[in-house]
Amino acid sequence: MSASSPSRPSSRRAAPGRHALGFHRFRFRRLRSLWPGPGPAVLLALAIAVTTALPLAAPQLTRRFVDDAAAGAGTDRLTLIALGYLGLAVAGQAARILTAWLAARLAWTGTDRLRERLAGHALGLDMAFHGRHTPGEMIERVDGDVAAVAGFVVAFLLDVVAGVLLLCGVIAVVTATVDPGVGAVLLAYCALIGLGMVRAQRLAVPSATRAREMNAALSGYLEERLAGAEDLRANGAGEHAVRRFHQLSAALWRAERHGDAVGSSVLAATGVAFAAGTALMLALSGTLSAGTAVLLLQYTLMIRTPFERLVNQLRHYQTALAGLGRIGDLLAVRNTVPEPSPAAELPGAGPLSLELDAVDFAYGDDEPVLAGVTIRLAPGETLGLVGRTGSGKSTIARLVARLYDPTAGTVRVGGLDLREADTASVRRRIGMVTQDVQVFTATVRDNLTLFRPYPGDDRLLEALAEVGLDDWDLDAELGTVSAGEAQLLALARAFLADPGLVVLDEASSRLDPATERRVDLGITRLLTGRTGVLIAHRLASLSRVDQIAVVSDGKIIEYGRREDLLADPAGHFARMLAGVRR
Ligand SMILES: Nc1ncnc2c1ncn2[C@@H]1O[C@H](COP(=O)(O)OP(=O)(O)OP(=O)(O)O)[C@@H](O)[C@H]1O
Repeated sequence: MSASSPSRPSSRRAAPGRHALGFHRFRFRRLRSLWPGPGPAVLLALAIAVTTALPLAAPQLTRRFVDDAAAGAGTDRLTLIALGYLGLAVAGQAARILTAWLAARLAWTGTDRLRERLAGHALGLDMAFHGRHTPGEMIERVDGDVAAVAGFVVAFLLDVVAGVLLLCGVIAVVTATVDPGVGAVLLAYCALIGLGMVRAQRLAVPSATRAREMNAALSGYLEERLAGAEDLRANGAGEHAVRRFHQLSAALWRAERHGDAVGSSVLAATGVAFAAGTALMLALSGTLSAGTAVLLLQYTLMIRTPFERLVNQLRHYQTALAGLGRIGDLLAVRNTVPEPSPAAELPGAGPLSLELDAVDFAYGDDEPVLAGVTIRLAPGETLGLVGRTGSGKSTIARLVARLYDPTAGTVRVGGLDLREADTASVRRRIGMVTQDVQVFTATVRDNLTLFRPYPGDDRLLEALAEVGLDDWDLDAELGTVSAGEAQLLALARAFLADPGLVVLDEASSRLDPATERRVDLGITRLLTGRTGVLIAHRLASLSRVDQIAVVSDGKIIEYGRREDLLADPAGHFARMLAGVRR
């Protein structure tokens, strides 16, 4: 049995943004959605080859022009050469524009696929993961990093691939049409500059990674503080939140400044290296014809552009490489509640039995929060969970809904260990109503169906009627709702899903008496004919439950049928009631 095998969240190790990532940590296998397919790839390769080859021919025409002019050739011939040069330049630009368009198109369609996959993957990850990562951080990961990757793919194709091809072309042409010795010097010179650039790249990686991490941290911080703006302001913590924001912004600025300093130093060094290279070429061309000297000068200037572009883009490449690393890491995060194989379906209809058998649980590597929890509910029975705040009631509820797996022990629903149950059937058959109801800026219909298509309105209207919201119009936009209305909406969602087991965290906020009655009625109706676990914040709510478990410090300290617990005046529950009534 898996009851004794603790399932630690493996995502702890692979959590994105925790460490600097280098090229070597790429998980190319996971990035295969970027591959456009063989057809478009061949087309792009052709376009890049043409874009590279056209400018290579231009210096040959210049040499011919200079040497022919020196030998006294006629104006017609020289005009023809000049027109050829012009034609080449126009064709070269056109090819470059076409290649850029093609590369951008392929890069964006590829990264859109990656974005979709990443969003789907992140949405499918469990609560253990989402508890540790803020929504802002996830947005930065799914959108910011992927956009950086798209930019990188375009730049990589146009600057790196085309640049390297151009360099090879220049060296080959010089070797073949000028002098093999000069070609060899050019090759050594390029290799030296290339080596320097690889070293510079290593220098720039950590600072770019750090800047990107600081960016993600700042986004996460902002998102969370803005979401909690009301609480922060009401409690006078706004000033502190702004100070922390300043600290994070300052750290980001420092990281960016460091990256800029590295980038500009590399750029300056490259400038000096190229000036030396040009001088060297001019020195070598002393014994050659004037046309060949011009040709060599043009080729030397030509190789400067791809190198400079590479250096200029270095920081962007680093940003994208760091982003790619983090995307790979995110895709590598596995659910701590894995899909079983083979998976069994929970019973398709009717109320479901519930058993918790010696269940222990800890959040990640934290201290255990549940120990030896054992509960048995027959189909249709209701359990009330009571206990102090932080005692572990919500954690029990999360285990019942399989938002987490126990570290030891077993949770069985309808006689089936939840670790062996098909996730879709768990979501279908086990409903959860939390206090933290998410109300979307959308129509009542979308808020009810959670944006899923639903045939016909009858069931939707029925669900609203069950909770006394008959006066709500399905197509009306839902504005601000009260805590009570939000709770009613959550109950209506549960009615629509029609689960066999419901886990209900009763609203602890004060409701007006009329709304409280509607919520009470809704809860009673929802629990009728279903098995239920109710986290009761008001003892009055417990009048409707069959069993009661008193939770304290992660353990069940009293458990039994409600009437038995009431009959024992020395028991915890009876004393709790007496304490409230006194
Ligand atoms: N996502 C989480 N990650 C880490 N620890 C958590 C998490 N959620 C709850 N805990 C811890 O687990 C313990 C039990 O919390 P739980 O929310 O289950 O208590 P509770 O009885 O439901 O409290 P309340 O009535 O206030 O909701 C607490 O010590 C809490 O700090």
